Amino acid sequence: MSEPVLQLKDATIYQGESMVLSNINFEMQKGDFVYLIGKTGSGKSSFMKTLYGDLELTEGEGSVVDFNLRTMKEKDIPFLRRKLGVVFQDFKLLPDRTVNSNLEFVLRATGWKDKVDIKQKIESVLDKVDMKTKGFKFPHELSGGEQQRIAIARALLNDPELILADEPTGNLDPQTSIEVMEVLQDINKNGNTILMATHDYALLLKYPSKTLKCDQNKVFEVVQRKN
Ligand SMILES: Nc1ncnc2c1ncn2[C@@H]1O[C@H](COP(=O)(O)OP(=O)(O)OP(=O)(O)O)[C@@H](O)[C@H]1O
Repeated sequence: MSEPVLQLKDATIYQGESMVLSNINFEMQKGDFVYLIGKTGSGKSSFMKTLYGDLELTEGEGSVVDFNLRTMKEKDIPFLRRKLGVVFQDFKLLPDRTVNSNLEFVLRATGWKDKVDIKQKIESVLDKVDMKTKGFKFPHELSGGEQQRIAIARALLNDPELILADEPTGNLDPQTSIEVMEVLQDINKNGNTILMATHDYALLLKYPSKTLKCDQNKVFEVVQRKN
């Protein structure tokens, strides 16, 4: 049976007064891997921001996990974010503490208290991104690809129902992009639902999946041609 984790119905997204994307109709089911593509400025980040509550949805209908984007209040946003894993282009790790402390910080901020549970959870997410031996390192001691794998581990901490990755390979060279993509593919195979905004057409060709395109204020599904 299909389980929608994300639904948009005639949703229109604005940045201030200007309309960025209009009448979006889109649904994602549990377990999907969907790309969001489009030129610079076409609205990919605005789309993502709407989904994680950084940009208010003021027109149309939208729900993400169990949250109604139209009726959700400011105070609900932290609870929405707990059900999401968000990954950014620039990793956003805290530079003043180790990988383990970065992960512990998020767990404590989201209500985890038991030391043993915290340690086990950290080990389990680091294992998923193949970084089990790097917990004691500081972010600056890691390569870009390793930092992004830690950011993905961080996104997995609260068993998210949906992972939103906004240009996760945007700062990485092609080979490292593939390594990070392999991690995202693995966690998708293990049941995680992922929406990934990207510019990187080489990744789309190597790992074909359902693809949405933002263009001229619209969002539509593109069908990949098989040669
Ligand atoms: N904070 C903001 N305030 C006003 N306008 C904004 C803001 N952020 C983005 N915009 C505008 O909204 C439009 C869509 O931008 P957005 O960042 O969503 O595009 P994008 O496809 O993610 O681009 P990129 O690939 O460069 O990140 C652009 O015209 C941009 O100038």
